[in-house]
Amino acid sequence: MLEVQGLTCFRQNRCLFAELNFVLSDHQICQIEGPNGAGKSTLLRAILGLFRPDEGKILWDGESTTQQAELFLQQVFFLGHKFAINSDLTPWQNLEFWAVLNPTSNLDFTTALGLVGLTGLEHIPCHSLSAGQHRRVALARLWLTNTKLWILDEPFTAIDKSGVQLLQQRFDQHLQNGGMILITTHQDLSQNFEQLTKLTLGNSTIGHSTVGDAE
Ligand SMILES: Nc1ncnc2c1ncn2[C@@H]1O[C@H](COP(=O)(O)OP(=O)(O)OP(=O)(O)O)[C@@H](O)[C@H]1O
Repeated sequence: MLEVQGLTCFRQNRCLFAELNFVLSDHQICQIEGPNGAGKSTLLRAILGLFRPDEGKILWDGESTTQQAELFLQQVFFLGHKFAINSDLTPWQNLEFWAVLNPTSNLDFTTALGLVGLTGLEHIPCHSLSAGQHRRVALARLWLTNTKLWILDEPFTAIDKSGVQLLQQRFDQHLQNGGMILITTHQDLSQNFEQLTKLTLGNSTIGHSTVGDAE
């Protein structure tokens, strides 16, 4: 279980959010919403330990994530705005490289790349792919990872309608298997995920953004 307790973050002397509380449990998906600049990516980065919050605690299974950073991060899959694809490498080589850094029991790159519609493009350099195909290489990792918590920052960017549908099916599968997802997106997910909670950042919520039952 992920618990965020009393989290406050300032950037450039502006309070992005204050005393934020929420809990994410097995089988749950939480969508972080808010206008551009509201602090959505900052929140995700704070949870990952990439940005130091001004106040508050982040707990994983009851213990501080900073005190068990290695263990925590082994259970997290993160996809950010910069999705770490080397354009000079092929889709296949990118997955190979990722799998070295992110040990996984599933090395079936053929299936993963096939599922994201890249069959036949596995062995050409990524700089020859379209923006959406490029992004799909990064998303293929979702079919390889066996981590519990997925933290996804705008995963649908540049993805067409059928790709969005495919991703949502993959999310559903992950949730059914007991996984958790923390996601920023401007897409409406409420139709597709009954276990969805929403956390809205922005001026109206500063000081009292609370989802779930952090104790
Ligand atoms: N590297 C940085 N250095 C300084 N300030 C930053 C940095 N990154 C973001 N900020 C500031 O923090 C605020 C929140 O940015 P953040 O990226 O978290 O917003 P966001 O809600 O994810 O926005 P978007 O929807 O545009 O992706 C912004 O107003 C921005 O000015």
